[in-house]
Amino acid sequence: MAPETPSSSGSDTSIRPPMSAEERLMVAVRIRPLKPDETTRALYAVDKKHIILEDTDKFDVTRQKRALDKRYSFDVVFGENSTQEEVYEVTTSRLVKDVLNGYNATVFAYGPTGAGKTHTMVGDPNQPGIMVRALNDLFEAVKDKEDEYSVSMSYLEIYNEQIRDLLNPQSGYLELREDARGKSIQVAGLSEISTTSTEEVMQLLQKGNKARTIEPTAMNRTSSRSHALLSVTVRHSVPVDKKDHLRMRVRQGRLFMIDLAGSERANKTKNRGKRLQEGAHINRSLLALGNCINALSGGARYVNYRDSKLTRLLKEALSGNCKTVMIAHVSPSIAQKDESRNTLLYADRANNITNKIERNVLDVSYHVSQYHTVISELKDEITRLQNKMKEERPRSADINRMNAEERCNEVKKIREQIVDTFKTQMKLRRKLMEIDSHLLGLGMEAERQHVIISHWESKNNKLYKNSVNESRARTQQSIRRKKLFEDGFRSAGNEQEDGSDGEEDAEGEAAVQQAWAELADIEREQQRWSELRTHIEQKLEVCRQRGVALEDKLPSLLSSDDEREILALMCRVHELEADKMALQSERLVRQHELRRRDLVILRYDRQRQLCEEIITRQRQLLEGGKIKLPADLQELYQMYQQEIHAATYTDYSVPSSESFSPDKLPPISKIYSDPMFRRSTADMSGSDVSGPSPPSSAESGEDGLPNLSDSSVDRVMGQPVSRPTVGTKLPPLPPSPPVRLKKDSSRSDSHGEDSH
Ligand SMILES: Nc1ncnc2c1ncn2[C@@H]1O[C@H](COP(=O)(O)OP(=O)(O)OP(=O)(O)O)[C@@H](O)[C@H]1O
Repeated sequence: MAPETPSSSGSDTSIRPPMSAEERLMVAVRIRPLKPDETTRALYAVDKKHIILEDTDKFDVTRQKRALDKRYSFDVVFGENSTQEEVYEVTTSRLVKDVLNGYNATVFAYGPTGAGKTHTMVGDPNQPGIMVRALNDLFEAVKDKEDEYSVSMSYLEIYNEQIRDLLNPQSGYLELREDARGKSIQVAGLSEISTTSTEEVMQLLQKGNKARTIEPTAMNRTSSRSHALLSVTVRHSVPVDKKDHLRMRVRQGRLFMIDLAGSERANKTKNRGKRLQEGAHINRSLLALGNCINALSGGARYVNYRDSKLTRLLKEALSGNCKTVMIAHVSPSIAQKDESRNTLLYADRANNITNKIERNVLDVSYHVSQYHTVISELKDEITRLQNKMKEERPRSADINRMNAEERCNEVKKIREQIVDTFKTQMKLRRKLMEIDSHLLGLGMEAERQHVIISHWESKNNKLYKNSVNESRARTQQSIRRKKLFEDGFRSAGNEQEDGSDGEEDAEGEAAVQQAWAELADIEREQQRWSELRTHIEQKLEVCRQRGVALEDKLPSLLSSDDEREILALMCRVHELEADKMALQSERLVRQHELRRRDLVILRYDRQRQLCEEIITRQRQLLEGGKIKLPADLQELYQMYQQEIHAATYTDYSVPSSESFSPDKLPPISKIYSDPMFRRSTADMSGSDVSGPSPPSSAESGEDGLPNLSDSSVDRVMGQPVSRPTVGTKLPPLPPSPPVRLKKDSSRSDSHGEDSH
């Protein structure tokens, strides 16, 4: 995806030139109300930005109490009476708008156990939290724009360092995978559910929350024992320009909403056994997160995200292309003073973290065949409408009762309805084109993975078939067998002498395993997009039927002339759309042709360059006298020598010491750098030689050969022979010596003696 300018938080939909901007992580702190059993407070909000943590060591008379109170400032502080709505509006509602505009955003709740994280993120039916509100706003924004937007969501938890799919808890533990460049992290096999229905998404969220691991502890009756990550992805397709609806720009934004498990102290939670083990895992991953925050806030060049799955998943949110909001939670109670201090300390450090924000934009160009499909559909429609125009359909008696104005209004109304239906049809068609383009890309990606797998299998003497399941099972089987064999081999005391083969095998194995995993993901994506395609196709059909039903209503409302007028208008609209499509597809074909021509020229130049190199090297071998030449080749070589000598003979500026020896010809590049050649070439164009000149001998390599690393083919090759410029005049040829095919050993070929 290409980057674009970061937007303001508005609903900007214009397309701007690519650039990125730094944005500081926003830190908010929420103080939960005191519980009935908590009587003394140690922390309070001073105003909307400041918190004071009191020094409550009242028994230490030697210290000045007030002087040791600690004051913290943050982007925003929510006091104990803050409402769910207020927290959402200030922290997350702007992120929702950004996600709709193609940015990535994350909001995560951080803090000790019982401090109110789940209350903020999930809430309850009476006081819905951020997740519910954000989903609600997102779906409200895309309502009735299904042809422009597609939304999908996933929900997972990290429990004891294991990832579980909260939307499909039966699927077992899932693996985290990084792409080859370590840039994007994905959870293999995580269900990604596409929907545009708010009700459905709320049900999914409830289902996910129920599946979450929650247990009572001494600190919190409903303590979340896992980190929960809800992700919503929004794809928005916008035409590249208003007149060209067939090249779409797709903006993809992703919103992560994370309810972290709370840090805890074993002695306070009184956890034993399983709870204690959970606590250890929670603390370890939070410690890893704390380390990342420390490193990032200190501007460290290397940040270790690999210590926990949580930090690996949060990498993008903390340091990548993501607008991030951290909501730290604290209790005002004196009993939680230490936990509050630690939380405020981390929140304070996180305040220094900045991210580089870019809008994710993908250009989707359609293929010629896709245009043809739509054009042929439009043509079918035109034929259908034309046939309808010829039909004489019985009129209703009501028509005669209408006066001119009523009829005019009726015609206008129906015309608008039909045109609207047609516009929706066109949008759905474009959506189908986009889906097909995406499926095509996925197909190519799948092919790439098949190539990796087939390569591995052929290397391991397996016959590769495209039957995926069979082949996948076989790969797993052979890897297992190989492992067993190697283990047996090692235990028998036969350690491999040279580890390099083993390393190579392990790398190959990892690559093929990775390829299978990628393929599984791609297949799932293909499945998802194919389902979406079917859904859109069904919608298109419903829309078509709606159009036909409107047309069928015409005879009961309009006279034949009025009906014909509307049908004729529809024909015209279809024709115009078909013409537009035809023009666009032609433009696409022309673009393809130009690109292909450039490619052919490039290839031709490269071949010529290689030929030239081969000839030069062969000539060096001949001149070295190490190879015995067949007589006819020897003669050809001599003819060539004579040609070169004759061509250079007229240039008196070449000092005799530089004269070419009869047995040694200058490298081709030298010939072209020769002043005479250059002068002649200048003559050819009638002025200075424009464009790159061939390399001089100084530009040649040590071996006298042209430096082929030079990317300009013409520089290496001299002027192209087969692409003369229009109106080229050939340089005057010097008189050439008579061609003698038989070698005359008595003849001196030094060019000084060689007469014209
Ligand atoms: N701002 C608030 N207003 C009202 N009640 C709150 C608020 N914050 C928290 N609570 C209540 O405090 C209790 C603990 O809150 P919650 O479960 O959200 O804490 P938590 O930080 O998620 O804890 P854990 O990390 O153990 O899951 C709950 O009963 C919750 O309803």
